[in-house]
Amino acid sequence: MRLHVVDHPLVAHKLTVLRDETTDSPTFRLLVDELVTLLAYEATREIATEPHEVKTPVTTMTGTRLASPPPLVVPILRAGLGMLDGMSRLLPTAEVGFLGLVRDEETFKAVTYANRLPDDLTGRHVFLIDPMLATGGTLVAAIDYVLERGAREVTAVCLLAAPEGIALLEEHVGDRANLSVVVAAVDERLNEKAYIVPGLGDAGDRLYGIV
Ligand SMILES: O=P(O)(O)OC[C@H]1O[C@H](OP(=O)(O)OP(=O)(O)O)[C@H](O)[C@@H]1O
Ligand SMILES: O=c1cc[nH]c(=O)[nH]1
Ligand SMILES: [Mg+2]
Repeated sequence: MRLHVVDHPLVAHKLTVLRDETTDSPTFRLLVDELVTLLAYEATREIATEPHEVKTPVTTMTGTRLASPPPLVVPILRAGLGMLDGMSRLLPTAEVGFLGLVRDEETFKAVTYANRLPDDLTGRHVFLIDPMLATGGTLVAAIDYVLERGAREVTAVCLLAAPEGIALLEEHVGDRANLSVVVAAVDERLNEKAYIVPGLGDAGDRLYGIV
């Protein structure tokens, strides 16, 4: 597993505003959208390409285009939905699958309530997007769904991660996939409610309100 922490002043600035408890929901959504675009730039660095002949107004040349099949972007509902527009802006030809997972706040186990993925993901690069990697239970479940369908190239794009979640991913996935995790920051730890500390609170609630 490769972990990439995006070290950039714009990322650090936007993340700090995101963490601020006084940041309102419209601003929070805008910042998530901006941050995912910056992270997506790094997250797509290893994406497969192929040579492509192009005729410019002057001559022809061999350029580069994204290889097929197109990548699959999978937002993990709810909070991951806040990252979809930013990711799709950078990868407009990507297809989109959906996974609905919610963490039981007593047991911290991820429960699946929606699953809409292509049956066959062989040869597809899958980008899982979710702002928070806390215990790692949600991402582990999402990774298992895409590995079961044949995906081997998996990139998780998260805003914040806890060391506990990163360790679980490493242990659980091992060499079953070529997994990259791209994050804006790795925070200190989890608290007794498995929230990331210092974190930013509940990303889904801050994006979409408390349910
Ligand atoms: O790493 P974990 O300990 O599994 O926790 C992380 C998960 O928790 C949050 O979702 P939540 O369950 O709150 O659902 P929501 O997006 O609907 O708010 C977050 O968006 C991740 O999906
Ligand atoms: O800190 C956390 C942990 C899990 N889910 C969140 O939204 N925030
Ligand atoms: Mg939530």
